[in-house]
Amino acid sequence: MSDGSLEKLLHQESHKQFQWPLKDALEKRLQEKLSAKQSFEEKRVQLKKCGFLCDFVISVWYEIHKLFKTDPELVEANVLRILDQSAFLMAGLLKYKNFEAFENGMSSALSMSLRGLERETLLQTASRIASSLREVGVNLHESLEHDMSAETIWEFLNTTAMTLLKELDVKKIRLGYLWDSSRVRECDSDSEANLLFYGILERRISLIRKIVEENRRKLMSHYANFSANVLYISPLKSVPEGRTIHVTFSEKFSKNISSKIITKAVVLSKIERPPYEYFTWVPLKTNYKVNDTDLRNEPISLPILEDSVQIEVYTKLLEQDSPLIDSDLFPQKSSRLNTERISLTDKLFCICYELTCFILEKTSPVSKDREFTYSSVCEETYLPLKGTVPKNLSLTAEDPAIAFIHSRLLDGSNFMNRSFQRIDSCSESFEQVQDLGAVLRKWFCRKCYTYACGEHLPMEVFLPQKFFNMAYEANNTPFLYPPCRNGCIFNVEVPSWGVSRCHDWTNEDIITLQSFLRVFGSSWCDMATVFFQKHSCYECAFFAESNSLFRKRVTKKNGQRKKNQSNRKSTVTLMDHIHCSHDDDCNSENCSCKKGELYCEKYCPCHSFTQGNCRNRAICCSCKGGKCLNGQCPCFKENRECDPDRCSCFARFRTEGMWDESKSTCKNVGIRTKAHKRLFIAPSDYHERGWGLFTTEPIEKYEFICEYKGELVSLDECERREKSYQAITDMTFVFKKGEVHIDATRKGGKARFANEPGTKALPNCYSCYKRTMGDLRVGIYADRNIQAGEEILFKYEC
Ligand SMILES: C[S@@+](CC[C@H](N)C(=O)[O-])C[C@H]1O[C@@H](n2cnc3c(N)ncnc32)[C@H](O)[C@@H]1O
Repeated sequence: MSDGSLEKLLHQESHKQFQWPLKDALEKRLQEKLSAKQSFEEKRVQLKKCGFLCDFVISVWYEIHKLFKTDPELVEANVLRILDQSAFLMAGLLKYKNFEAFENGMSSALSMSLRGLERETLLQTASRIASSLREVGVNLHESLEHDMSAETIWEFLNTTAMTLLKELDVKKIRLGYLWDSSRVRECDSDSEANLLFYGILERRISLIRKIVEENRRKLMSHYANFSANVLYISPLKSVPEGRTIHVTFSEKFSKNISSKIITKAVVLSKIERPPYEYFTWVPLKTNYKVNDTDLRNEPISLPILEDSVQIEVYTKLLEQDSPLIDSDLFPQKSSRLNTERISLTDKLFCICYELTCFILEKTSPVSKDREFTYSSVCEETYLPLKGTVPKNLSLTAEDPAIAFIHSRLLDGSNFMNRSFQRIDSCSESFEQVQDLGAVLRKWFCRKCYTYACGEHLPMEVFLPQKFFNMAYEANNTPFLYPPCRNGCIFNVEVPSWGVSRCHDWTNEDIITLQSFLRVFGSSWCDMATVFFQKHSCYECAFFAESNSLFRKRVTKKNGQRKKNQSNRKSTVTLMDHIHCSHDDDCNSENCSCKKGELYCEKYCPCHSFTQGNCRNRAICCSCKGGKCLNGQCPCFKENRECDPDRCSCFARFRTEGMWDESKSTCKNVGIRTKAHKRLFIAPSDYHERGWGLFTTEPIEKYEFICEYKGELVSLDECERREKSYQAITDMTFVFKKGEVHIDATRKGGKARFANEPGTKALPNCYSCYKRTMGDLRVGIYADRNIQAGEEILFKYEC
């Protein structure tokens, strides 16, 4: 790098104005590059990628910039590591269909990349960056579905329209909301509702195709005489509102129109986009727990994304009980973007440009002799050359930043593996391992067995004293993980503990093991993986037991756990099951589960102490046929979802450690297995000028449709929020039933769009809460057979 390190450059450049046009230019340039592509499909995909890549690059740099603002020295010291992190994100993005892995890996990658800082700083920084980047990730995920350029959308619309017109006469297909927010509805007097909706997403096309397949015979006879090869619908682009139009077939690009009026349509008046200030919402994978708002100390959580609204404003709201002036609470989005988003500096732009081209073109890394100058980028992208920019600014493959990013990108998918290698090599510094352990421990969820699940609060890892029983128990009570290899602790039928098969344990190994005990609890196989098989799971378990490594931990942590529990009492309690913590048989004195009239779940430590015979153990079922859809199933009766690990209804087939879900017939595991139906959002038939939730596939009676996800709040918080929402809108997205309070206003799933039937119809669904993995969750279930295209309606209160 010609003028100093990247850190220095970032530091110097970070306060410059953000140049938003750079993004446009980048996007434009990339689109031009792609215009030569032959296949439409290929082009479309590339364009889509192009759009979100640009956004993404900017988002990542924006996050870095935010850090600059708050902790300049921190970032300066770690900027390369954050770049590393960004590259990892990029890699995850490229295979974005595996978004879950991308998100989970992010936290882990973060903790790796920030290693070496003070422990406290590390924890704080990792959590702060992870949460903001997760937000970016979630938004990104959204944009993958929706953010397409106008041309792309337009071209896509045309294709869809052609498909539709070829195969018209399919009744009442809803294809989701349109980007121009208008509804086009056929008003032919003969047929009540022929379609004229254009889908913009692939999945909608596939829906059409599916329905068309089902109606093929009818369609064939209808259009048997129609011979045009390429069809195109006219007019499409701008139709005056409220006017009846003729929809015609004609041959594309042919001025000699031999069109045929096939139907009349009316363009309904525009449906306004919901004002984003009130309705911006982040899609959630799982429920999100929030603590009660502390009115004295913290900014209030109002129904607005990303805004921290000062307490005075909130107090004003409560006192005046009057509608708020938007600008008081909700700064305009555009101004926020323009003024706060800073930081694609010239040099960084070059990097991003190079990086993005690299990804899109899938070229080999930049050749060494290629020089990449700011002016050459400007020429290519029609950017103005600014006087302040050094004209000879150049980046080559030797540039550490470029090389670094490329090396990460080239092998992004193996990043996690390499992270493990790093852990291994980390044994030179015990403190680092311990720091790492602390971070991992914080992020690792014992309920979900994933990193930073976002669903559960960090759980104190409780290490069972009699863990050896687990090896025996493995034959009866399956574990989440399959045996890791031959000789795995869970494969040993009668453990011969007296025989040591341990390799030598160095001091480093012991400290690492201690660290891992806190992270992984008794997941010995995981430890073995992270140890890179230097020590097997058997050896880890044996060594930990014979040296009483975990007992100390249990004693040490008891006090802390009590403290945590009492903290959490103030907020969501019943919904969020906390494992008990005692080392003898459960009774109402010692067992928090029993006291709360809850069952002990399988992750409660008492199961290990009592060899799986805890008297307060959660019920399981062995229903024949695996239906579990009525009161004869004990799980169903108790509003519990069946447990694939314990209920025998679920037909737990294992093939090389994977669940074979095709053989599982149980229908009482919808929430846990995320077996939701394919749904989409479109203008509602019941809520005038509002949105509704529709199904793309037929649903059978009692089947699980989707989970009502949102922020889990306490009753107090729920009431407080409702009050603030009422001041803004008459709509409510809060689900209240018994102990369950879910606020889907700012964060939620598609279920937040489900309407009530009102007086026009009967509900076709019902809501029901289920205890799933200990926690209370709310599912929407079909009350009758539902056809594809129907709106999902359920009574909010019953
Ligand atoms: C959870 S939201 C449903 C989504 C909402 N339709 C939208 O456009 O975002 C619930 C709100 O929708 C409105 N709503 C739901 N069902 C309705 C109906 N049958 N008639 C009128 N408004 C309805 C009410 O304002 C209610 O508070």
